[in-house]
Amino acid sequence: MRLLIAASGTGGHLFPAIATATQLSNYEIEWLGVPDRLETQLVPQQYPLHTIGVQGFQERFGLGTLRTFTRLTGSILQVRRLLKQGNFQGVFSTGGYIAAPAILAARSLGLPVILHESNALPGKVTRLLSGWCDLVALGFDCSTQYLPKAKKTAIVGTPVRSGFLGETEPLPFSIPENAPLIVVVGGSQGAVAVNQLVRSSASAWFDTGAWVVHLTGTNDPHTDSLQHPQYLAMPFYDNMPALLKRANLAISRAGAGTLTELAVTRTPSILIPYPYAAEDHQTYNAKVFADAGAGLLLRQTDLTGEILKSKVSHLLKSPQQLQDMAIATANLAVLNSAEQLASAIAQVLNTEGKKNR
Ligand SMILES: CC(=O)N[C@H]1[C@@H](OP(=O)(O)OP(=O)(O)OC[C@H]2O[C@@H](n3ccc(=O)[nH]c3=O)[C@H](O)[C@@H]2O)O[C@H](CO)[C@@H](O)[C@@H]1O
Repeated sequence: MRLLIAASGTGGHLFPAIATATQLSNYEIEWLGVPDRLETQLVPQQYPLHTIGVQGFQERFGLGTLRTFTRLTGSILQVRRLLKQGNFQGVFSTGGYIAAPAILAARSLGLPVILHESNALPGKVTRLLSGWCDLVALGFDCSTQYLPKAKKTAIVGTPVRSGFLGETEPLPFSIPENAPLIVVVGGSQGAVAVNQLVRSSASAWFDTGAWVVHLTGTNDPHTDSLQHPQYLAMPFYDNMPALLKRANLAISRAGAGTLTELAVTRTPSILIPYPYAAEDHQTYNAKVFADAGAGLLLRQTDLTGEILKSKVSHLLKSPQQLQDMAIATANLAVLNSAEQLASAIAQVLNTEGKKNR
């Protein structure tokens, strides 16, 4: 059976899709993305990648919206052609802009569609098109309330890269075994505002013996401005499973991908949602963790270096609180998410395939 996976843009959309694809080894998988995003680096070694041009929906009607809809129509036609020529039997998507043409093209051909939504507040495309999908699989159970039109939902958690679930390669850093480690991560692209707050506060943490591994992203012009023997800064790091497992605390944005990984690695967190994320959706994600006692939610607009310094210093002095947060974090993990999602996809494809025969 041939399956088209439409997943594009950021790590938060791509890693869950790749983890799910790995569990679908009986299927011939091809990928749909756009020409200039992360999928061009992550996908082609494993799956044939087809690209189309597609943009986000504008908030207000105007010329931009008209252009977007013209493009969307063009993209739907392109995906229809691809689905027909490639003889695909269904579509799986992890949402975002690429999902719109993929869902609409598949439905116009009568093909089954499975959509996975990792965010607590489902994205616009998911909310708009959930009724067109055979199954909407969800990372968080609170998301069902936003999808009254969905035909069928299932709570499966969000799949993580396989490295998170087994043995990990050791870290190549010489951090003493007993030193508390703080990992700073701003999503797949880094977070300049969080970086500045961390750099202005970190000396107090070093004084307690803590180390900091700071994943800065590539857009920060001041990454060299802090130098300390207990401080390691790098734009991006691949071995996140080992790094998060070793971390005693993460200071992080609240993208669904990172949160899921923190749950799997049982890492307590301070969460600073990206304030400009679409519809402030990261705050909804962070609230799930904060309400469960897994993380502290700090809003960037109210946050100063002094506040961050004192919250982290307090946690470093409170091993019991960190331990309680780690347990609460672990309770949010769905360790077999990729298997659950893959089996739900296979079930839909089988059922719908039989109907179409
Ligand atoms: C700015 C924005 O709108 N981001 C959204 C984007 O996620 P975005 O990709 O920005 O952030 P996520 O936290 O979801 O995922 C980041 C991924 O990158 C990985 N990573 C990060 C840094 C690094 O050095 N190495 C590394 O491997 C993390 O381990 C994680 O797997 O899609 C997610 C899923 O829809 C949303 O929840 C996020 O809100």
